[in-house]
Amino acid sequence: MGSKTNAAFKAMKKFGFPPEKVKRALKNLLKVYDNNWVFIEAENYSALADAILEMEESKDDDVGQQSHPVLNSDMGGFESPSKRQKHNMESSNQVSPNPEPIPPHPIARDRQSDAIPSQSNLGTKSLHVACRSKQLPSEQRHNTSGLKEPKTEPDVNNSCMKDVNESVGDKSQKKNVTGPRPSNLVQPKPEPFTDEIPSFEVPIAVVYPDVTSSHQNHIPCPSWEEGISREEGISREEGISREEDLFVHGETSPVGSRSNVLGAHTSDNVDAADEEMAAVSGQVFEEQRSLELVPDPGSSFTGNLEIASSSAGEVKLSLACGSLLNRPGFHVPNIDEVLKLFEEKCLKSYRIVEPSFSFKKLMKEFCQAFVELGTDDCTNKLEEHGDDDSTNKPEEIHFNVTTDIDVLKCFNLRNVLSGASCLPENTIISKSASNVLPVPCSLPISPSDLQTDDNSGKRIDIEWKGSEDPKLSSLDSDGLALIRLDQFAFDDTRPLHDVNDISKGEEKVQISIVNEVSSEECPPTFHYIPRNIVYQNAYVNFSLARIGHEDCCPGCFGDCLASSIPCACARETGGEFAYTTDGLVKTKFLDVCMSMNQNPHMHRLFYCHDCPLERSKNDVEPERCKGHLVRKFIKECWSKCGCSMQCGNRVVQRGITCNLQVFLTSEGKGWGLRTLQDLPRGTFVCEYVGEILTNTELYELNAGNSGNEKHTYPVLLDADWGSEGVLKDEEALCLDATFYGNVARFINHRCSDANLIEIPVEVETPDRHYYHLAFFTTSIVSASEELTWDYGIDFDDVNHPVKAFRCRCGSKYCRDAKRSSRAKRLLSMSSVPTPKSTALVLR
Ligand SMILES: C[S@@+](CC[C@H](N)C(=O)[O-])C[C@H]1O[C@@H](n2cnc3c(N)ncnc32)[C@H](O)[C@@H]1O
Repeated sequence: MGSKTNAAFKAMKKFGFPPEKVKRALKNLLKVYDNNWVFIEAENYSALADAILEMEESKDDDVGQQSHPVLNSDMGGFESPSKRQKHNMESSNQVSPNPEPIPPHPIARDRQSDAIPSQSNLGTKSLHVACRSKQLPSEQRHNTSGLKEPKTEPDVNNSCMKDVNESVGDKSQKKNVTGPRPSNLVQPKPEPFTDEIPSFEVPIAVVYPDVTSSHQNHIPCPSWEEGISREEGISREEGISREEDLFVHGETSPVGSRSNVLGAHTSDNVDAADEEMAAVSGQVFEEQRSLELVPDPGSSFTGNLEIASSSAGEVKLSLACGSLLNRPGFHVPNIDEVLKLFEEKCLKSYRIVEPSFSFKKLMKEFCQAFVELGTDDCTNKLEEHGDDDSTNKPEEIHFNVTTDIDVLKCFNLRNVLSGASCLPENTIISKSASNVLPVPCSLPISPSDLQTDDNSGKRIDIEWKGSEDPKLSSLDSDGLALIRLDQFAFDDTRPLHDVNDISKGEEKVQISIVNEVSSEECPPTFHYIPRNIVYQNAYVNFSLARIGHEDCCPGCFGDCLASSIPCACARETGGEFAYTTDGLVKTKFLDVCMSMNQNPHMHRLFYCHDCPLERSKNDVEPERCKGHLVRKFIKECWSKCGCSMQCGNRVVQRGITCNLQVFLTSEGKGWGLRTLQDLPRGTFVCEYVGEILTNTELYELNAGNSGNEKHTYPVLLDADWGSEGVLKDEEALCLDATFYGNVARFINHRCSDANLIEIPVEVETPDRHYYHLAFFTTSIVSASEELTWDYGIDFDDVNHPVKAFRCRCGSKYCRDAKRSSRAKRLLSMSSVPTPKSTALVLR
């Protein structure tokens, strides 16, 4: 490999130019300059940079539509392409909260300053995101932070006042919500290209493993979900966003282009350089894609799990025990047993259908299982061997999970690349997270497949070959498992977020989503569901037989509110319906509900003898019940009633009718929900919809998620716990919208003076351990105002198992802002109950 070529690639890499482009430009320049490197190297390779930029500008550029990063004016360096979107957005005609100047072109700036930015400022690790536009970054002003219209949508103009629904031809059955739009709403502009879809072109939150396109096309938004940007370590989101990094495929793969590496056309210098460049570009590519989890510096034992793939269809998983082998009492365990233990652990820990599956996390679990079984001390085994007891907890072994392709190079890569391997045409290996899931669990690995590299004495290579499994075929290359593409079912359950309608047509109105603040934030992945769904064990019985005559109005007709005598369904609310004929919650009713929230201690509290909440936390020695507010319910007419669906006593069950929008807040609260129309006091906005979990399930799931997963706020359904005696576990329920939920999962917290209040609503069953939780406005809310509710968090409750977030609600009554360190100390000692706490803080 020529050092000049290498240096040129390195120099360009600093600017974030993709190796393929560097290669092409370099090839051209070598031709133009007759292989005279002096011109190419001059001014820090500015000729080369120019050539790449020219290629980008050229209409004939068929290298791919990959853009280069732009200068970060704040940092004096380069920022990732996703950040560029911010500039694009901010430079659009839309109002931007924090307008920033459009940065100069990187090369132009370099020329002015005559200096290449320092390495530390360069976004060399930034992901290269394909961009449809071939404009220079500073000219790309129409994108809106990765939020895209589906390609199938008809033309939408860029007017911020344009109604969301107008752009959606196939949703004409939806209510045409035409409430006023705030002037700073960004309506994402449709893009001209349709075929080659860069990551920002697909609807947001879509990362399909595109096995037919080049790798640039499936790099998603780097900060896929809040967990990545806000939390350290492996987050559940990482499995979605970063697993793509494991995918190395196609012509653009560093080692993937056979003609590049092993092409016979080496007759001239350029082609010789070509080969070198391919190798170099491979290195550059690897470095950009390598994912390394930095081992805990405090850990004395480390190991490595290396995962890599080549476009020729190989994946290598190599588990190196490292210093682990020096650990007293450690031996290499039987791999069959490791797999069994690992599978058991997976079954316990993972909810297979959830969209947040992380392959890397799974691999870490595998490593952990390996260590557990390889450790002689039986107190170091997994859960059933005393995991709960902290004194018996196994020592954490930190495995470095990396996608360094060196591991592949060590094993017959040359053979593979030379075509010596018998790879089937349509063989792929590396896939996105959920697709990878079954592989390590089902591969038949026998102890004989376990080889130790005697040179190092520490590396263990797990070979998967000669499989009987029809999904697998053997390869004339060590240590690789092959899965034929046509035999591997892709998991299409990954959620899509349509910017025009995050509900995907599930609601009567469309709910758009916009990001006017930062292109780095992608909305969380979750499945939109318009109605609550039982997760597993919750006991929810909707049976007509359960509804007695006193709980319905079979004799009614039409609109119950029109009748002079309120029907049986009004009995719950004192013989008076809770709704006005305009469909608003009556003032009196609302006032009482608000008073309960604001002064819970002035209202009736129920203290369980055997609190299911405390029981789920600690079954052996549950703490005393902290008290549950006995709340007022609204009871709506339902199927056993004689009235029509238009009955005034059926508000919540008719679903969302307001014009809502999900948006990225500028105060650092993440995504939020706002109204696009003025709302009178008492308006039903939406229900809190999620999975119905038992509290035990919730705590178990949380205990098993290693603390990195970020739950939205699960809501306890305890409004009527007092009336049912001792609740069984399956009757003590909560709603969790983390993985499955509706738009309410975006409603942020506001202390005390929130403009929404949650009210329990009985619809399908008189069993009050399950009910609907509906949000109504507590005051007049103007169009474009954020909708908030008081989660009931006690920010002083330092004993709470989960730490509350730092509140940025901005309310003058903010409990978090008000607390003094003195009060904190006092309250932590007295553990004051917080009966209003319907939301369980589970961060
Ligand atoms: C139910 S979610 C609300 C939607 C969330 N903002 C998002 O982006 O998905 C609750 C989370 O939002 C954030 N959040 C909500 N209210 C907040 C507030 N007042 N201040 C700061 N963060 C808040 C916290 O991270 C909290 O864990």
